[in-house]
Amino acid sequence: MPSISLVDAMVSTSPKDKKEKKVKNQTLMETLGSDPLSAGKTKKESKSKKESRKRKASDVEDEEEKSETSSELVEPAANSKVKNGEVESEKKKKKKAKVEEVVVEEAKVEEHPNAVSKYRISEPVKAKLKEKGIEALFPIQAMTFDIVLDGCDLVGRARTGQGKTLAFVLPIIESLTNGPAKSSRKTGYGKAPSVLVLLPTRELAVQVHADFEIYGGAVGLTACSIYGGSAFRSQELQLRRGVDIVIGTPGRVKDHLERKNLDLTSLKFRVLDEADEMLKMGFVDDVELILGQVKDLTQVQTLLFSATLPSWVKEIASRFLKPSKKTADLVGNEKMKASTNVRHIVIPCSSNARSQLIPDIIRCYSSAGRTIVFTETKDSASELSGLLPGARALHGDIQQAQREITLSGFRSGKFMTLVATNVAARGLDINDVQLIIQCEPPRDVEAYIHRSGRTGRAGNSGVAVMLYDPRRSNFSKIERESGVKFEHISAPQPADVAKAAGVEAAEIINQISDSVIPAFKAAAENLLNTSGLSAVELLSKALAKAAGYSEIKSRSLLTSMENCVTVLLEAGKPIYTPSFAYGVLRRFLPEEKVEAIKGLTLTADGLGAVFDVAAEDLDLFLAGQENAANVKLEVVTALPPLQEKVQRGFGGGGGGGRFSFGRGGRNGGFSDRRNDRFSGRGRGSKRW
Ligand SMILES: Nc1ncnc2c1ncn2[C@@H]1O[C@H](COP(=O)(O)OP(=O)(O)OP(=O)(O)O)[C@@H](O)[C@H]1O
Repeated sequence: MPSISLVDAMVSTSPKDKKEKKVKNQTLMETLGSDPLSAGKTKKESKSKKESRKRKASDVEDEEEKSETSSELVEPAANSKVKNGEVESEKKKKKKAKVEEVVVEEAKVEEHPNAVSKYRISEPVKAKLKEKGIEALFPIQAMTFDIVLDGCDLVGRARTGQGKTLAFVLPIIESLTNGPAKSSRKTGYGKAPSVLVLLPTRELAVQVHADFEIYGGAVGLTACSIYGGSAFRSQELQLRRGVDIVIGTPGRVKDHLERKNLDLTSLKFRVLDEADEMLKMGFVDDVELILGQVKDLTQVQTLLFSATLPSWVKEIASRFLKPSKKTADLVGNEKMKASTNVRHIVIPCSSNARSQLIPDIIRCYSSAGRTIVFTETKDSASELSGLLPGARALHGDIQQAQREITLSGFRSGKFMTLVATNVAARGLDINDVQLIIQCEPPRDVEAYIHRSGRTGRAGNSGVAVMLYDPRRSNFSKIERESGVKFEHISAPQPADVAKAAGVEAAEIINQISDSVIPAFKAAAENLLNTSGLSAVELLSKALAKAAGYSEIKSRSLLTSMENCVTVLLEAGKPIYTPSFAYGVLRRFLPEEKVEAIKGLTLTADGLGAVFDVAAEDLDLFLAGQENAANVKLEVVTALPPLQEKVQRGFGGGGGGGRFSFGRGGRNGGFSDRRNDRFSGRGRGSKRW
């Protein structure tokens, strides 16, 4: 169960406040079940429900009494009931069972503890929520709704996909239309906005804008989004006409401020969504400049939300939020910071093998849903999207209009694999993303948490696969800091993937109309008579063809390269360095074969080394050991624990440790061309 803190972060509170807070915390603790997305109810509510259930039960009892009495009157034979104790107790049992039945029924129809109806949400918004299938608030929403509606500043944190957007959208809308902000909200043509939402990416701006349109639009509020890469003029016109809510990326918001298109002096709410990302190096100044437009801080509420709130963000938050701010932290000190609805897997894979391996991972783990593949650089996103069948790329160098087309095509299912940089890591909520693949461990733990959080949203499950090159990358820091216990598995073997594909192909063939048989029968008979294969063997070939296979390759466990086999070398004594292992191999193998081995990595026990050999050279290697004393070579069926690359700087890859084999381009693909500071992440990093 998540720990829940709801604290006044900066000031000591009055005993009354503390008491209220304690009651509220206790209530929330009580009401959150083991499923974090189950919701809570207030004690008062639960008490009144219990009472009403009791009342209903006693009503039933009364009814029973009445009917008994009348039956006694009508049927004298029933007198025996009064005299006969056995019959009497039987009757009581039945009555009790009936009462219990009613209570159970009542409990079934009882509203969800956090039912939307229990909150100060206006009817049109409730209707919209219902339309979207939202009957009850998620915990972060339930925790913070009253706090925000009652006027407090708030720091909100919940794991990815747990509904932080509506946690600010709903109370803001209610405050502006029925709550404290209503009286001071500007109206009429050219009105200055009452709400400013700042967020790190354009795609997120579009998404949050859509939520404000849906729910705010239901009560007459207007919203517009302003972000880089899209036309200035139409944004300017909207701002000049006047809107209630502005959602934007810091760069474009600042530009509109400088051009005097945007007047922030009447703000009632400032929201920093994905706050940590926004406040990362270089952003603080812009955000501060924007927030600094509000002179009277008592008039504005500031809300800060993210799934990850490193301690430095909390410190900075004290500059933007009032000292009386509250913190609703559904992650807190829980070890697991990433989504608990996601299966987190790591698979060894060299960068060369990615494009061969990823389609098989998709086949095995995507459950036929959508997949997002994350790369570290724009160049590798472009390159990989060209290599994966049916995939499209999304990154900061792609024209904004195309970015929007791509994302909407992915949302609507026109294509099922998106290859993206971190522009898609934060906040994006896309239906039915079943699988996330990270091509290598990201640089920081926050990136891992947000990327893997694009699946397993709103209580659904998902799979996040992270590829790593045992010689170059290290994910132990991510594991430690995210609290994720990775499942270590080997790459799916082509033969296993083919088996699954064969089953699918058989189903497809079964559905083909019998009308094709006459046309193909003669050719089939001819094949059967001349091929020397049985009918089953021939049919297997036909299924392979239907599934897109013309051969089954082997795949290395170490690098996931096709047509390679992973071999373990032992030399009868510890192997301290790769060069020692190479020396042992040179004793019995030709130089060019030793040169050709790939990915040599020492085992964690220090007694061996694993490496890949081309499938065609395997026999040569295995036979060669006969000529070398104490040397043992064997094909491994499971990868033994390996020595991790010694890290110099987190996730940096290459160049560093004892076992490094050169950089090989892990970070070599930086594409530094920037056209818009905020198309992705801004000045701090220019990679996506
Ligand atoms: N109360 C609710 N009941 C059902 N679904 C909900 C509820 N609240 C939000 N959702 C849905 O849950 C999904 C995730 O919500 P949202 O995008 O706000 O998550 P988040 O916490 O902001 O995630 P991230 O940290 O990744 O940005 C959305 O599809 C949203 O419509």
